Amino acid sequence: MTPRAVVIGPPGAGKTTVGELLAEAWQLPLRDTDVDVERTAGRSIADLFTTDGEPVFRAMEEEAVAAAVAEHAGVVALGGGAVLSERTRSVLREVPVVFLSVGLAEGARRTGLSTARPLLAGVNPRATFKALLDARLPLYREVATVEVDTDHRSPTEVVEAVRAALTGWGATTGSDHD
Ligand SMILES: Nc1ncnc2c1ncn2[C@@H]1O[C@H](COP(=O)(O)OP(=O)(O)OP(=O)(O)O)[C@@H](O)[C@H]1O
Ligand SMILES: O=C(O)C1=C[C@@H](O)[C@@H](O)[C@H](O)C1
Ligand SMILES: [Mg+2]
Repeated sequence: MTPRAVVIGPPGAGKTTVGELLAEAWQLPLRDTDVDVERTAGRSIADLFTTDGEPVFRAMEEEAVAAAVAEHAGVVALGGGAVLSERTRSVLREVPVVFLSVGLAEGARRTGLSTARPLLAGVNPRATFKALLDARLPLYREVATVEVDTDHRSPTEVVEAVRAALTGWGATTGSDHD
């Protein structure tokens, strides 16, 4: 059992939102590894960061991604920083990976209203977001099968663009049946 698609990208790219819509369109279940980690820990991610620190969260995330990619036949949405793990990037080489990109202004806008993202909770979330994009862009691209820009698209339009992009990819691999 391998996922039909694994969705990656920075915070606010819409991994959860688009992952849900994509799963609905394909009539498949969605698995979100942020939710898996919270369930395993019995605590929120924000709590994990504060109490145990980021390395503990990253180790749990690595396990959650490996399990989801091995077990889940639907859509898998990853946490924004999952690609920081080399093991995770290696696991992702075996499956169709959708990189949802978002620019600095729109990403900051979409994440700005939430306090649930511990990495962006500091004094200058916009600068943090820029540093995060700069550091991670090569990693997202390293594992992406397709890249879809979400900046000027509604979630529904993003889903359409993802399906179109994966159909082109599936034509040579046979993995997209629609
Ligand atoms: N294409 C879009 N256009 C406008 N708003 C969007 C779009 N995609 C997502 N959003 C909004 O941006 C916010 C963040 O979306 P979402 O939680 O799906 O992002 P995420 O990539 O899963 O983030 P995280 O890495 O923190 O889990 C939500 O309020 C969502 O409604
Ligand atoms: O970008 C990140 O590093 C994170 C994104 C979220 O999805 C969560 O996985 C967590 O808040 C860390
Ligand atoms: Mg999410």
